[in-house]
Amino acid sequence: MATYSKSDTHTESQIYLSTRGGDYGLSFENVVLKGLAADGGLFLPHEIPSAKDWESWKDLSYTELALKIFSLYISTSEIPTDDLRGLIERSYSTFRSKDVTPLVHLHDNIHLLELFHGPSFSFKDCALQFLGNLFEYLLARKNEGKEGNDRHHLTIVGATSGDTGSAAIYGLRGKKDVSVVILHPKGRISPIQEAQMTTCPDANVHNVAVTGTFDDCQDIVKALFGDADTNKALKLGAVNSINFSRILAQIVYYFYSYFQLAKTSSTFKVGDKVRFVVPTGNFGDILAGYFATRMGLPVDKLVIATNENDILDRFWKTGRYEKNGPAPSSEANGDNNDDGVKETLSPAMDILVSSNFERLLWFLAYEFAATVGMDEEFNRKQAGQEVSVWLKDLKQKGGFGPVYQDVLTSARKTFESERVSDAQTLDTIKLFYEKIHYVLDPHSAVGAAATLRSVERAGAEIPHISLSTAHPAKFADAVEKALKDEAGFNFEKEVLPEEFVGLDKLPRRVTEIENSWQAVGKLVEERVSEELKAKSG
Ligand SMILES: Cc1ncc(COP(=O)(O)O)c(C=O)c1O
Ligand SMILES: N[C@@H](CCOP(=O)(O)O)C(=O)O
Repeated sequence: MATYSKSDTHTESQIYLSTRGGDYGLSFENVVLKGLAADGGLFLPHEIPSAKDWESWKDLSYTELALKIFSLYISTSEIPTDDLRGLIERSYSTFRSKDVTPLVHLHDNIHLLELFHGPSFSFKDCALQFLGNLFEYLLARKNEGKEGNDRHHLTIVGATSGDTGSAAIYGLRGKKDVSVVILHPKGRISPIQEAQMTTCPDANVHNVAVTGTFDDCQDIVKALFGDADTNKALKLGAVNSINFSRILAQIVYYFYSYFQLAKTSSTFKVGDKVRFVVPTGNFGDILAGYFATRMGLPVDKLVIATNENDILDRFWKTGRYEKNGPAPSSEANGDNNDDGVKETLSPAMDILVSSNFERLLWFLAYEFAATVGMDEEFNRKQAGQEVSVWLKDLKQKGGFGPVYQDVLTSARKTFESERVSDAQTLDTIKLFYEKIHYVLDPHSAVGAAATLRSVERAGAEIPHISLSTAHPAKFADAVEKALKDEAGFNFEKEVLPEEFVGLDKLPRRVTEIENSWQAVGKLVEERVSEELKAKSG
């Protein structure tokens, strides 16, 4: 595999390393196609670029802004500018809003960033429409002039708590040289999400329902990537936010919404600070906000909003990252919170271990190493070692920490956190419906509840952008539960988009399987080989 060092054609932000120190000097193409590093770590650019001219981006369209941002992370020697522009334009032409991610004023200084106007009605489309086209582009280039077995065939294996899977399927269905296998936790996703995935008729799409949780599915994916034989035989690729391109694509809407606010508010101008509040599970979305902040966007705080699966909230409060922490006092019964992942009304965030937190840990460890004042190479190495130790403890002992006080202080400089219970989620859906007739989905309601608390702390003069991550129709049970007593509320009329009508009647394709990475590996091999045989025969 090609390795790079800083050059005329690649800046430091266009070359990638692994959070666990094993890989170094990789190009964007390598990183996109590999997904996960060979040492089990996640890829990061050697450095986050500072966007010195970011203020001059304020009048750009969503796609023009995406091109500016992507170009900082992708060398033109890998993807020429015109090709990248074409990929971006194709990817966002499928959105139902001309703004792609419109910003809606909710109340006072609170704004809602609607991220669900793509084909599958969740924020995942913002990255997965692009990633689908990117895979197609890279594979077409690799396979030029090749036939049959010589062609590079990518097998995507993804884990989903409902939204990544549907967005990945919508982004990759029918694409050449790619098979998509999506694992979801059986019975733990919403009926619409299940229908979106399992009714897809394309031959390159395969659904697997695992007896277990989302974390089990994510562990299976990581085990398959870690198994050299499977990886070699199937040429695995990732659609989860372990794939760095997912994070990259999500940076765009932080800048875009900031500029939208400056355009529509009479009191807010470019240069002023804003708070973003992000419903958080796997930590990919908010990590993109961290990148935007480090690139120069004036962010007062990034507020993590978790549901009752609150490992991240507990980390920010205690410095310990533990799967099974104490239950909060309001729910305490003297026991530890040791039942594993909880099923909540915001199921897409029912995640015990947040995969991308590892990326933030790397930056925190790097900053800590830098205080000793050694050179960059040394600090990167130290960061990789520290992250490896933390992640090993997480795997073997179920947690790590408390981390050094300086590391926690540094995490608290940029982030705050909030935990929102199911009861508070329902109250928030009700509140916004009663006050302004807006219907939030339960994940966005977790964010909105955290936003109201953040306003209390920060003051009403700081604008808040609360991220709305899914359309309410994807989570009918929670929405109907919250609004069933509201006079005149009618789910079909007020919420249900025409795209969902009749979806539940279509034929489904899904295979149920036990929670075993070996069994899943075997199934994936069988399905892909049947698919390829059918295509060639
Ligand atoms: C609707 C919805 N909201 C929020 C999240 C959390 O986002 P992240 O995993 O990037 O933290 C997810 C999925 O993870 C989701 O599907
Ligand atoms: N909520 C996600 C979980 C997977 O997260 P990802 O961002 O790592 O893909 C989902 O809907 O599947």
